[in-house]
Amino acid sequence: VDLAVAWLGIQMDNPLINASGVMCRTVEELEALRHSAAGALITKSCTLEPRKGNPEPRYASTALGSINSMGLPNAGYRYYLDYARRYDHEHDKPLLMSVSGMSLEDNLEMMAAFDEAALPVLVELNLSCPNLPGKPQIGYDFEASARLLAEVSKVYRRPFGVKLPPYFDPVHFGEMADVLDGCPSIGFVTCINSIGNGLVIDLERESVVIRPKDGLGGIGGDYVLPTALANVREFARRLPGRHVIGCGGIRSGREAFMHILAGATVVQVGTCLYEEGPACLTRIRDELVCLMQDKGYRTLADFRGCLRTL
Ligand SMILES: O=C(O)c1[nH]c(=O)[nH]c(=O)c1Cl
Repeated sequence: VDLAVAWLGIQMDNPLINASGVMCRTVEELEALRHSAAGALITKSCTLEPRKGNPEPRYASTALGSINSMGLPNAGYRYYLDYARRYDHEHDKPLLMSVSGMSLEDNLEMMAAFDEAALPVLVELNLSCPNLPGKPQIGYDFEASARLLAEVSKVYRRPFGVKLPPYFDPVHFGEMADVLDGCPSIGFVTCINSIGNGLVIDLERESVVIRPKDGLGGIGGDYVLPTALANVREFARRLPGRHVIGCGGIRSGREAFMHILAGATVVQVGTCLYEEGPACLTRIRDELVCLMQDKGYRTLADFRGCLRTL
């Protein structure tokens, strides 16, 4: 069975990547991923300056997934750019870089620096980054998204991708697809980021489980799989020339298979990787191989995007 994938000028021998934010904030974590079964690795979303992030507890796991309001803790873009400069791009697995500026200016300054560095990395611009106070996150503000992508395309002259929040309405799938369609630099979209502002309650303590935002946080894990699959299928349909990276609810070969069946080129693993550690990437890869063999598929292309409707 062939799990190999070639896209946007990179080769992967396994379609599994960590989700940005999980196990990728420090060089030590990135090196552990580089030595794992991951076919590629992506850095924690970076900002112009280092950030400590929100007060803890800011992550909690539940029986069905996770909730987090990390608050963009990261070492600042120069740290990740430095890691990328020292990285052996020619011989090692592909390196992706996530960027999540706190303002349009910060995003443009970072993207210009990445352009200047001219490294063979793929940039994933995180549209779940904060917007102006009183405005929704960028990904839910279609004009702001269009403006940001137009400005970024001027300073970053190579293909890049965007990390999208989940959408829940066909009109919104269409509006965001139109924004992305109007930006030729977009080579891939990653669907989805966590489902924003959920609330997990600890019944014994009659309390929330994370400190920031009075307990509100992004939801990941089993909870989000149907929403993630819908976003993958809807954007893959609407953006035929671009790649979709599937993210959300992958904890075994089964959900990885579903994401690819829905149209994903490759997939990212978040909550499961946070909870189980990098060995889950070996397990999920092997489970995916077995599932493909059982179904008689030799390559990912044999079934990618072939989800049947009734
Ligand atoms: O709180 C975070 O750092 C965070 N948490 C998420 O679940 N998604 C994101 O894009 C980010 Cl930037």
